[in-house]
Amino acid sequence: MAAAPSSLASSHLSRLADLRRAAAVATPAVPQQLRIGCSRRRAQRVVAMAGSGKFFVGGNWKCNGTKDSISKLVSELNAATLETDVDVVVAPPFIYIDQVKNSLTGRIEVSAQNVWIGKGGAYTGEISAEQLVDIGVQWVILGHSERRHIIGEDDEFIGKKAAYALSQNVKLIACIGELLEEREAGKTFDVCFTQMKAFADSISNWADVVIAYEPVWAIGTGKVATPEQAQEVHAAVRDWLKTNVSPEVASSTRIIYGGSVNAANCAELAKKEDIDGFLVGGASLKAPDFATIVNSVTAKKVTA
Ligand SMILES: O=C(CO)COP(=O)(O)O
Repeated sequence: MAAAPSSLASSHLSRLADLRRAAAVATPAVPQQLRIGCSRRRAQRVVAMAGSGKFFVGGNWKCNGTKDSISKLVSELNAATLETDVDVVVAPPFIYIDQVKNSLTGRIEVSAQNVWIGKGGAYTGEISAEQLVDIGVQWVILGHSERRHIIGEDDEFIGKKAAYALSQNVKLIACIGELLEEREAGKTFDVCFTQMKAFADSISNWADVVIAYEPVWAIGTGKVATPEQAQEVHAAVRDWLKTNVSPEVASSTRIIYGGSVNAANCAELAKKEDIDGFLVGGASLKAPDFATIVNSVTAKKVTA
């Protein structure tokens, strides 16, 4: 496993605070233009979206909530009107997953926010993929920037987790994304492609994988990527999949965007060709806002 940095939480937390402060004042530069798709690829995408590539919206509740607040959130989600042609998933903290599983409508699937790298055993504080399956959890989020940059998880460790989770039939929300300083240094694609390679080396069944592009400078900062910035990276990641995995996987894999998505900005993002949904943090804790984000699929349909 990856060695965690010694001064772990405090140095990483202050580094994250610095990054978020920097993000609040800096306007991230758009990376060098990549040749973006041809009409043939566009045609493949429309076919793919009409088939297996359903719009996908995940709510990452992170380390938030109490028994009471989660009970209220679940009741409101159960009562919300959600477009039918969207896959909807929520990721509560581990300790509330059973509560959520027992009270949430079957319309919404449940994800964990982490999992151990292999079979369970003497691993204090960890949760295994087998245990997730045991309580009916269908998904896991891996590679999230908070785990990469605060906890210190690296690509190798994340790749092991991904391979084992998939081997146990737990589906994967695979997160990638660059820091502000990496974007400003023109390294956005390099960083995302390196993270993609670590995932791809661990994945044999792409049908069980959703890619989440979450630029770190946009997470929890209120500074959302512009639709053009997000589209540019999504298209580049899809091109990477085409070259490095297969054209079929490139056209059928959902690539969702995360980072300060809210009820007001989701529709413009959803209109972009290569944005197949969202991974939502803060706004997923408010059921009406989360429902609006789920229902932004209608903006996509108008565009198509
Ligand atoms: O990290 C995120 C989802 O995984 C995004 O968080 P925010 O929506 O709060 O920026």
